[in-house]
Amino acid sequence: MATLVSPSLLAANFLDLQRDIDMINRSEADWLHLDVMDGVFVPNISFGFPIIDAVSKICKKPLDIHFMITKPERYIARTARTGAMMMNVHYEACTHLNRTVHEIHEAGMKAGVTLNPSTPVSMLEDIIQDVDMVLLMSVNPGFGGQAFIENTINKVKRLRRMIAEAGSKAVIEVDGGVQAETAPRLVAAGVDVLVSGSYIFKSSNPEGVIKSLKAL
Ligand SMILES: O=C(CO)[C@H](O)[C@H](O)COP(=O)(O)O
Repeated sequence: MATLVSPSLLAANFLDLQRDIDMINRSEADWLHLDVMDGVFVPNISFGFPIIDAVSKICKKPLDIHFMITKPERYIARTARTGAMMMNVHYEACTHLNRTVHEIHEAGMKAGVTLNPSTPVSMLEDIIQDVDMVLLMSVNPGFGGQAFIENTINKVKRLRRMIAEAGSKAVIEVDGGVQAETAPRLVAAGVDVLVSGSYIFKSSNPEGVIKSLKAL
């Protein structure tokens, strides 16, 4: 499958979100990635439903929402009301992950499961058949602009093998430090969806950067 690109809104200009979302709408981006942080699961607070609702009204790309919060199952119904396409929850934040994945599906969304850098992909062996996406964090979640953790490349290869062996349809997304040097190596290792924040939004030509990632 062609590489999909999901720009991370965390690196956008929050004083002019309209301009940045207009850019996303014009661009070749496939999805828009939104990072919700609660200051408990991760040491930072980003934004919540008021911003997601506003963005969903003007964004023409499907919303790919990444919840870095404890007990994300509390917000499944509320997330579905935003019109989101994908709800990503952390493996580390869900006590009953199987139930949560099925509740996300019942609410009409695709279900993504996210792993922190230190969580092995083997933890997903018994849920991989049921998920639409695995999001591998290639930085410790909480902040944009961090350095890529090199071990992610091996994790992608291991996950690709696990998905093939299970006959799962899950796609692999990677988030954190995705830029010109790391993106081609991630795609070569088997990544389907690239999330990128700083590299896109801090560029003088963000649409060109998205186009270059799509071409990988
Ligand atoms: O989830 C995130 C942080 O928790 C961000 O989406 C991620 O870090 C992307 O930022 P950048 O591309 O600037 O590294």
